[in-house]
Amino acid sequence: MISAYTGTQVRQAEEPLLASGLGDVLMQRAAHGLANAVIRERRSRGLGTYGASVSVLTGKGNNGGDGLYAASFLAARGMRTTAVLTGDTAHPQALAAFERAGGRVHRLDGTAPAALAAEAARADVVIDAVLGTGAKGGLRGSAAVLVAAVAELLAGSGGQTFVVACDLPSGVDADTGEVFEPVLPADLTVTFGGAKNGLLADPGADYAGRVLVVPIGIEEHLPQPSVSRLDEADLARLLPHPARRAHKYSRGVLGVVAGSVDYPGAAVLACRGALAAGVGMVRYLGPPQVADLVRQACPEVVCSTGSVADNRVQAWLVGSGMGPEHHEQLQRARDAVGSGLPVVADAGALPALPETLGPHVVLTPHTGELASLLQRLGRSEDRDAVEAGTLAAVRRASELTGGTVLLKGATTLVAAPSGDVFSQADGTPWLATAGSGDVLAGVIGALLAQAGNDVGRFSKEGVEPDVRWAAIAALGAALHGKAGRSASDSNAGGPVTAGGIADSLPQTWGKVSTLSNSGLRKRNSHTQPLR
Ligand SMILES: NC(=O)C1=CN([C@@H]2O[C@H](COP(=O)(O)OP(=O)(O)OC[C@H]3O[C@@H](n4cnc5c(N)ncnc54)[C@H](OP(=O)(O)O)[C@@H]3O)[C@@H](O)[C@H]2O)[C@@H](O)CC1
Ligand SMILES: Nc1ncnc2c1ncn2[C@@H]1O[C@H](COP(=O)(O)OP(=O)(O)O)[C@@H](O)[C@H]1O
Ligand SMILES: [K+]
Repeated sequence: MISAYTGTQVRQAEEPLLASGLGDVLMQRAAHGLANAVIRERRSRGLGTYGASVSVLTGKGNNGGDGLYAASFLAARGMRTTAVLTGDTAHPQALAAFERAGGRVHRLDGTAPAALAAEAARADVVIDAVLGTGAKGGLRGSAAVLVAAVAELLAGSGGQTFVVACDLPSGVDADTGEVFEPVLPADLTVTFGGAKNGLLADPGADYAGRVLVVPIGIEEHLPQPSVSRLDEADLARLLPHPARRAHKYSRGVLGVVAGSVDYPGAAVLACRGALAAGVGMVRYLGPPQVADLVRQACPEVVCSTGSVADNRVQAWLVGSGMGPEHHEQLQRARDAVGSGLPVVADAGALPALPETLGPHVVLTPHTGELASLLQRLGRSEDRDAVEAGTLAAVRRASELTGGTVLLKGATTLVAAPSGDVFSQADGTPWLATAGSGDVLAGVIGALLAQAGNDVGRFSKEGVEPDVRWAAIAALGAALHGKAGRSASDSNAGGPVTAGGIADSLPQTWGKVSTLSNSGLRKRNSHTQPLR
């Protein structure tokens, strides 16, 4: 499990060590982690350090201090280092160390930003150490002009310069993932003590590149994380496996109310996703024409035209491929939600749900659908506002409905009404293809049917009973993302279809669940890439 925190949580965890006079030690540990990451990155590309150039853009706070110390370590490895001081002051000890190591200093207040930006953009490595967790809003004044100019030059340069963000890209809000332009997109973010929420939520995650967590000794003081990411070891432990004497009913039956005469394919894809995600049986309820198509595509599915009450299942999937005009299907969807069983509610079911739900109802909107949902609940957020602050929006929707809300996208966020959030980024942009969301709903439905009642499976991992629904949805998103990636890999990195994602699911499941659990730690996995 990868854990992320707000800036305040990390700063509070630092306090006891700062009070014992260890501030400089913490900073040097952070700086060593940053410098080592730069060296390792160059090595992995077959490049050395001696003679290579580093430009560090520094602010006047501790983030700038980290950057200056890191550059002084790199200077000791023979790198040519330049610092651009964007503030009127700089961390005094770190600046002194940097100058002692032979680093050159430019001050932004005395020089035109354009000239400094041009020099920085020619460096082999740029370290963004202007703002960290102490930032209030985005970059201002000449620092903003400098960073915008470097970003523009690098965007047009063909990617020769490697950009490393110190703790987080300057201008990304550590707590929310909101982005205050200009922000220099990083290839790698080296973050200290624990990941910051803003690195695991869009749009901040767009600017972070790969994320590496470096331990600095504050970890035991960190609270429960507010955002978590399931890694492969978690998937290996959490994915259910049939017991020796399992039968199809004990393994879980999923009822599917999806598709319509207008969108019959959604029913097929949802069923294919569910079947490929290990469910014992799928029962389909819908119009006869759609049921015929489902039978042809998936003879494993048991189809009926009856009511929700007539069908004994462990969980329901409702809404994919349905619109407001499909009254009979919508009534079934409402009945399924009214049954009290776990439900994944997708697409057309979202506008038809009661206002108050329980956490066992998992809503799966994309950003547009989440904006509509929030507006129906009396909020003013439009799609742009949701996209600008995905973490806040998904939490708000969960809090207002009482349901578990999964927001789809490049980063998929799942919020429980308690405020706990899972963030998964296992996929590839090729997943943005019609029908992909129907397969995801099928996967989540299958997992709800198999593991919804298995409270112990999740509590062993520290997941509270009411949060397990979010963990199940996050498992589904992770499996779906990895299956999409694997399908693309089988196509030499090329496109995937929704059906192709479903076809890759069993093998993806098999691969992750055979991972050895030995030596894997439950929380706070450190010094490891998040993606
Ligand atoms: N505590 C520790 O020992 C450790 C901390 N660590 C590191 O410290 C970082 C946090 O450091 P920090 O608290 O000094 O804040 P930081 O992010 O550098 O920025 C604040 C400075 O910038 C200024 N400023 C604010 N907003 C601004 C804006 N929009 N535009 C321009 N300026 C702005 C603000 O000045 P003000 O506006 O208040 O006058 C203030 O001077 C953290 O991310 C991690 O990297 C690690 O080394 C581990 C040990
Ligand atoms: N850029 C992206 N990178 C990774 N995954 C993505 C991206 N865009 C969309 N996805 C994933 O693809 C799926 C799309 O679902 P959805 O929008 O419901 O599509 P549809 O309605 O066409 O089935 C979701 O699982 C989402 O997380
Ligand atoms: K930074």
